[in-house]
Parts: sequence; structure tokens; C-alpha cells
Amino acid sequence: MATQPVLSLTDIDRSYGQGETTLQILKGANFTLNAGETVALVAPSGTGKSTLLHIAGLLEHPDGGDVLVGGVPCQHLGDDQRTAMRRNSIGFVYQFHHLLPEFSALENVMMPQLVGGLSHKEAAERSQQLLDYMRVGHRAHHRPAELSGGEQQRVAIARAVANAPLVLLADEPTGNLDPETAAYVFSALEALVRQSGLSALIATHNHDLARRMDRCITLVDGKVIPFDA
Ligand SMILES: Nc1ncnc2c1ncn2[C@@H]1O[C@H](COP(=O)(O)OP(=O)(O)OP(=O)(O)O)[C@@H](O)[C@H]1O
Repeated sequence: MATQPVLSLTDIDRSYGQGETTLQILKGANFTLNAGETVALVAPSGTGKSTLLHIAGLLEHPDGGDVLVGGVPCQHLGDDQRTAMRRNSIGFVYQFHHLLPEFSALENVMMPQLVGGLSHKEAAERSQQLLDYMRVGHRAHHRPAELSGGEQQRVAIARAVANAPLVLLADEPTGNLDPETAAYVFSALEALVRQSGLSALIATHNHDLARRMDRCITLVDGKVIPFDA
């Protein structure tokens, strides 16, 4: 039985105006992520990795083409519907953790679940489980500023998967960490993704980490092509 892709990018165009000129970053880019699949996006700086991830995560509109999440075309969705789709179906991890500074680690992970309608008790239990799984459970009641960079990123990963999204998108999730911490955090991310059967697209500069994904892609002349890391 053919499985439905969880994410499809079809003929994506995106350009940015820079003074007099236009910088065309994505030119008819196509990409499909299947259920349970992990893909690494490896490409030189400035080629459009973040742009592609932001478009895939419905954080940015393409100039042309469409994004299908769970088979649903998103081009013509209104802002509220896009927000709901993002909230329910997409988890995003950034290079910098973007945790809310005034809330504890636990509260940060609980937030999307509370917005999603889970009770306080259920959200707290699930959040603690996720933090434990990411081996940062003992820091649950600390605020982000009291955590190390690696711990902050592990909390951010727990938050991104808290709503059991269809797709996890990560933009250099370990790019801000020293190599040893990066390897540790990446392993925790990988274990969580594999254990929960999540589909993930992860941008990374690290070829060793990229090779651990099911397959690798890169960006050349604005198009997605397979890559042998
Ligand atoms: N909002 C914007 N306005 C103008 N130019 C932009 C904008 N966002 C990105 N760009 C340009 O588009 C190109 C691709 O940017 P993007 O951040 O997607 O690259 P990247 O591959 O993720 O790079 P890095 O690995 O350095 O993070 C860059 O040249 C960047 O300067």
C-alpha cells in the first residue's frame, strides 16, 4: 500500500529583493517526506536551507508552488487555518532554542499542549515524560537561562514534539553547540524521532550526523537534489 507523504513541496519558488536586484533562492524546488522517514538537508550557507524549512513549516509563503501537509494543500489556506495546521501538525526546532525566558522548562513544553486543549494535568505529565526522555527531566523547574546550551536545546526539542506533530522540522538544531554536546543532543533527537516514528527534515552542516538519517538532500541552483553525505 502506498503511503501518503506527510509533507510535499511542489515547484516552490522564492526570491528576495536586494536593492535593485532579485535574489532567486528556490526555483521550482520539489521535495517529498514520507511517513516515518528522516531526511538531512545539507547545503552550503546561503543556499536556502532556512528558507526551505520556513516555507515547509508554513512560517513563510512561497512566491509559487504549494506545500502539502498530510496531503492538504496549504497555498489557499487563510492565516488562521495555517496557524492551526502549524500548531497541530508541525514541530519546529531552531538553531537557537527560542524558549520563553519567563517560564520553566516544564511550562515551555506544556504550552503547546495547553493551547491544543489538553488538561493541565495531562500536559504536565506528558511534558515531564518528554523531558525525562531527553534526559533533562531533573531541570524541569528551571528557567531557560539556568540551563546549559545543550539542555536548552533538549527542552526545545521536547517542546517541538509535544503535540505529536506529523512532521518535525529542525534548522541546524545543534549548530550552536560544541561538537560533543551537539553529538549528544543530536543522538537524543534521533532516538526520540525513531522511537515515536516521527517524520523529520533536519538541516545540518555536520555530515557525520546527516549520514545517520534515512537519506540526505541538498540544494543546487534552487532545486532539491539527493546528496551523498
Ligand atoms: N528576508 C530576507 N530578505 C532578503 N534576503 C533574504 C531573506 N531571507 C533570506 N535571504 C537571503 O536568501 C539566501 C538564503 O538564505 P537562508 O537563510 O535560507 O540560507 P541558509 O542556507 O539557511 O544559510 P545558513 O546555512 O547560513 O543559515 C541568503 O542569501 C539570504 O541572505
